[in-house]
Amino acid sequence: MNAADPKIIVALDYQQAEPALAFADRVNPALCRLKVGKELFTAAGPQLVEKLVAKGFDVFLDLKFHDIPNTVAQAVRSAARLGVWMVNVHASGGSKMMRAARDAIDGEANRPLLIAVTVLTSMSGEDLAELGMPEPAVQVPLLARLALDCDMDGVVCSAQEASVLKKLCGADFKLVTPGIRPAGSAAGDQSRIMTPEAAVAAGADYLVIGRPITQSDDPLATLQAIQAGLAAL
Ligand SMILES: O=C(O)c1cc(=O)[nH]c(=O)n1[C@@H]1O[C@H](COP(=O)(O)O)[C@@H](O)[C@H]1O
Repeated sequence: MNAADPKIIVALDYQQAEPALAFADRVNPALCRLKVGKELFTAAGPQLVEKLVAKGFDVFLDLKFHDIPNTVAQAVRSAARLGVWMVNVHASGGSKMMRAARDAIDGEANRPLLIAVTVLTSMSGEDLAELGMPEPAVQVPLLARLALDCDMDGVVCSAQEASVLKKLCGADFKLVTPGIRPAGSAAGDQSRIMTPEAAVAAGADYLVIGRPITQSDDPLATLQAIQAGLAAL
């Protein structure tokens, strides 16, 4: 982990390596962390992750593993060996799956933060009802508690749930919050959203921000403006 400990994780949701590397060349590891998710990883693969790690960035490999325990365990071990700083699995994969993932990386030289996704920030209460599940205010704490019991290092949740989860799971349990929207920016497909300032005030440890930065006319200026807003808190 880098000493500056930046809170913002920029989601590099690009279709190829070039724009991701171009973005990385304009920022530095003290300014932000970087997330490689399914879109970029499927296009550019582990080599791109290794390049970002080699440039000194803390990389969140966001592949949201959700499979049988053995498969997820092997996948998170491979992620650890890529040198990433954070990796995630779906809490709804269950306790056996989360524990297998935990055991798989505990003996590794690089031990990334192991984070469980609770309920995707794109999902509303209505979306959960369609699946026969309770509203986010019930389902997110339930999955966060299960993740804590399985020795996860934290969860992905919306910032709307952050204050409740900090009380429920303790100060050391990391809350990683996507669905961050600076005032006035488009929600897009996100449902449970919050501004960067409100998210930090609610107890979010890390803010995952994609399109508001990567699709702005000047991504670096937008990132710096968000940082300045947080510094003023
Ligand atoms: O695990 C994630 O990072 C994640 C979980 C979640 O519940 N919601 C969510 O949006 N994400 C990711 O966070 C990023 C959000 O991007 P923007 O909506 O463009 O800011 C995307 O890369 C998503 O894949």
